Amino acid sequence: MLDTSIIRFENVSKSYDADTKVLESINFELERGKFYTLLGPSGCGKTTILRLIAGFMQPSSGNIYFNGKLINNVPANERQVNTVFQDYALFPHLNVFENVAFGLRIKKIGKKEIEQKVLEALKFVNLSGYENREIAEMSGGQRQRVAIARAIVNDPEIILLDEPLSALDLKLRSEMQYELRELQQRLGKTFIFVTHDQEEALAMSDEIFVLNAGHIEQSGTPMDIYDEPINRFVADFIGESNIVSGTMVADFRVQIGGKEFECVDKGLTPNEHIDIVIRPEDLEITSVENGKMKVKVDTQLFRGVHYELSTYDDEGNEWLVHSTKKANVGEFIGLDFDPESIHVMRLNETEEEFDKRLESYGEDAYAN
Ligand SMILES: Nc1ncnc2c1ncn2[C@@H]1O[C@H](COP(=O)(O)OP(=O)(O)OP(=O)(O)O)[C@@H](O)[C@H]1O
Repeated sequence: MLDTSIIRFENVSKSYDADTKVLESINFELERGKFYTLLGPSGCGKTTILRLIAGFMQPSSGNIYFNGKLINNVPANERQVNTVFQDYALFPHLNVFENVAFGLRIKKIGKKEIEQKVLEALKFVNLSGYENREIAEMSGGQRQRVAIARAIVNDPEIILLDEPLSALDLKLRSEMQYELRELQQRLGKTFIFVTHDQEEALAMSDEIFVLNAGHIEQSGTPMDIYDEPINRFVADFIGESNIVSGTMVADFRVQIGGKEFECVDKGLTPNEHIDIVIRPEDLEITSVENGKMKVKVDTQLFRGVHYELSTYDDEGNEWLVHSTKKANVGEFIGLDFDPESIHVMRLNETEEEFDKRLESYGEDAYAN
């Protein structure tokens, strides 16, 4: 166990009824003071993990440790954890001050101390002066901050956030992303954030856990996961990707369709079937003669920073391209890419095997 470990899941499984396992043998260790994100499609078990950490329910099997101590049977109110819910769960009949003070009043803390703590928490979320406002008079973003103030006023070690930004419009949402991240850094607390929005996860997290149907597909820094997805599911879920089937011909050689390309991967079985991902921004538009691949432009959209082209090769594979260069719909163009831009994904590789394989390549392989 790490000295800095705050939460550890050991083979944690959870079933709500006899037939279905919602979580299947989850193992992870979270470090104190970091921003973690649980990312995955609806129903993959993100909220269930939060509920287990909060103590709203117990695992069906396995163990949960907090600061090294087993907490399976510790009730929610005795855990150093507070939750910010998706709908904020604020009390509409209480003003801002009383919403934030609520938990402290239950704990029977003295009046003076409550006032000091509430004002401090509101200052932290930039809501000083709003104490007497009714919740109905607060905007979506302000309600969000009241909910956060209510969570931090108890000085918990961990703050759980269950899709807290999903009710906000796009602009406010990205403002709140910055705010939340900045707040987490100022507080220095462990945040565990749930979302199904990959951009949000990439922008905010120290570490992301990508979940699928009750298990962890991959964990790592946003860059690790974006640059080196372990499999099709992760590659597809995190960002737009070109994912195709291919063959590992030999070390540093892959075959896609009938063509061979240089790559940086090695140590696989010759002729092993693999999946390959190339990110759209790693494909460069060039002339047909200079390209490694010849494709026909099917559609082109201007996306502000870049053009998004949908193109097809002779085999019928679609290649999405993000480029500041423009092409013409219907024309043949060449696509160029570096060997490092080809990411080889073995079928059914475990995360441990995958990490070992990448480590064996050394730093230089991905120094682009
Ligand atoms: N109290 C419950 N009783 C029975 N099944 C439940 C209960 N809560 C959740 N489930 C089921 O467990 C699975 C995981 O649910 P969970 O809420 O953890 O997923 P999620 O990833 O948070 O989804 P979402 O993004 O939609 O909130 C789902 O199939 C859900 O229907």
